[in-house]
Amino acid sequence: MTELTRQILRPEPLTAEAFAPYGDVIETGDRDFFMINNGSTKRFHRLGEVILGKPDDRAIISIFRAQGLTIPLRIKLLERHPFGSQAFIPMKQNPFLLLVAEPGDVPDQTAIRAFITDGTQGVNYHPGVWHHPVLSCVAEDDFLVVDREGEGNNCDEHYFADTTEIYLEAAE
Ligand SMILES: NC(=O)N[C@@H](O)C(=O)O
Ligand code: NI
Repeated sequence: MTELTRQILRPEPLTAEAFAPYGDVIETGDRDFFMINNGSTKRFHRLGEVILGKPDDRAIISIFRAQGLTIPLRIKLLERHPFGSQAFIPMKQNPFLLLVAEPGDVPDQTAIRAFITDGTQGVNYHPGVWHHPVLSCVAEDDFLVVDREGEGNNCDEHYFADTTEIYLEAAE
């Protein structure tokens, strides 16, 4: 008889340090900058890099208009992009939720972490990082997405067994 497992995930506030195993946090916060444009503009330089896996790959810019989720949310899958990074930048300053697991053949379901952004933060997933498709906290939200276009399948999905119940709940 296969054992049923039940796991509750609660998001923690997103920080660059905590997110380091999964990618970059795109934020100004306490980050370094230098002045450009004759002293009229602060440049928060290279907060993340677009990582491309194959010689003819292209970095492209898209907008994702995501429908909101209902909490608690049953997590059925995580995905990864082996050949490139993927960045999500909020366009309407709403917090959004992240579910990530470190690269590996399959996600370690005992080590999935949940984060919530502060509305100003974006993220740049590194190649191979397992993550849930974008999770909007409001009815509809827009994200500027910078990711890779090129040859080959760049989206692996891992579906959890029906006997594995993983739920994303609200923060405590
Ligand atoms: N499939 C797609 O373009 N979106 C996902 O990769 C996602 O992370 O939302
Ligand atoms: Ni993705």
